[in-house]
Amino acid sequence: MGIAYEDFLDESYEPAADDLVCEFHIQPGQGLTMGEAAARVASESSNGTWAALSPESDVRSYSAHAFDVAEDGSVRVAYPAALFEAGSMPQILSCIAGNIMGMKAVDTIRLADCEWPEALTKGFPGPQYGSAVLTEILEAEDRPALATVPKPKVGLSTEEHAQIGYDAWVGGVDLLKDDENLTDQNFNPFEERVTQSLEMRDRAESETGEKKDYLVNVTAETDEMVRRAEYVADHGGRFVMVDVVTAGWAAVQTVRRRTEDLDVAIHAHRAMHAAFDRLPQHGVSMRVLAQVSRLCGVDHLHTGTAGFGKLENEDTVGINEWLRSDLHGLRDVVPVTSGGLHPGIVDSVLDATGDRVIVQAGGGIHGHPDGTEAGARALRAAVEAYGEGVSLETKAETSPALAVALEKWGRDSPR
Ligand SMILES: O=C(O)[C@H](O)COP(=O)(O)O
Ligand SMILES: [Mg+2]
Repeated sequence: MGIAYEDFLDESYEPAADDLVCEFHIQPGQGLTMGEAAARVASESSNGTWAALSPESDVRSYSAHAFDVAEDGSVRVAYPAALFEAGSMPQILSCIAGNIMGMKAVDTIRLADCEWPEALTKGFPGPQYGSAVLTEILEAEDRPALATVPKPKVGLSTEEHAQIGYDAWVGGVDLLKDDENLTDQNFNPFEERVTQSLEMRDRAESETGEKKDYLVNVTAETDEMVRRAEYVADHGGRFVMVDVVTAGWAAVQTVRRRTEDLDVAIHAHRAMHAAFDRLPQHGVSMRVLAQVSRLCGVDHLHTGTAGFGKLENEDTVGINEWLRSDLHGLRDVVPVTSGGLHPGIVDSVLDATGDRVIVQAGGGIHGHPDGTEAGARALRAAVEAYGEGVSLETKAETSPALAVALEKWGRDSPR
């Protein structure tokens, strides 16, 4: 039974319940119609190629179907369940975001969204805690949790890093976070940083009476990453942080499996996501990267600042809604809003994102004229003002630290 690329276009196709349906936006290559380009996408991403084939057996049950082709460039492609290896994110992505990203039949192609069927979803663990971290590990029932990353992001000694953590915790922040490029460098070795920072955490917890914790960047080669996660758990840490895009999804899956036994949650930093999603017409959307992150089982994920911070963001609000929506019984993911936040824009961000998020600020705390502790107090006051329904200006009348922050940074987004 022959298969040629034309066979992969089927406008009348009705997806089966266990198909993985992907929405692509494509710009056809020169000389191709939308239908021809869409057919080539479905072909190359399932079991066709550039040449017509005549296999001896009938392999069409493994073929994808392109349908809903629109002249504006959108097309949906349905992939049969049999095409996939259950629980292997690399294998799935090699199909739906593999060769097609570079094929000449499309000038540009964007994997915009996926509808994950129950059968495929069940192959993945999803988050171990999800939003339960806010109450089970932290005490942030009725306000956003607050996190901070010491700045400068690299170059601080272990002692300086731990001291900054302590100052931020006692100032009102819940979570200290390593930066995405701080792992195990000579100026601040991993194991010493973990022990010293967790000692400071314990001190800050007993002095404030609040639960505090530390998002430890364990990003490394996979075996080493697992070893570091074990080290964190052995020393009383309750979170690890993974740079999920640079580490890779297979590694994230391995860490997720191990952290199940260790009872630690995973904070996902998305460094390098913009290589996939910044150009709106090409690549893999942040929405899909967020879906992949949830399936692989992270508990927190950076999803941007809804346009108010220093980074370009794609649909933070819609992505956050997806992370909280039902996905065949998997736990939700807590969105982290981060990148250029300071107290003067916290109310605008929370208006957009709602308050079931983690608010994370680096420069917006450590750049405070009176130092880290005052910066943390200012951010905490800003978030509390939001919960109380009072303006930042009114709150600043009783919070000198917030008044200084507003004076310094005003109400505008940084660049
Ligand atoms: O990793 C992060 O989230 C960033 O380092 C945030 O830093 P900033 O608040 O200084 O932009
Ligand atoms: Mg950072």
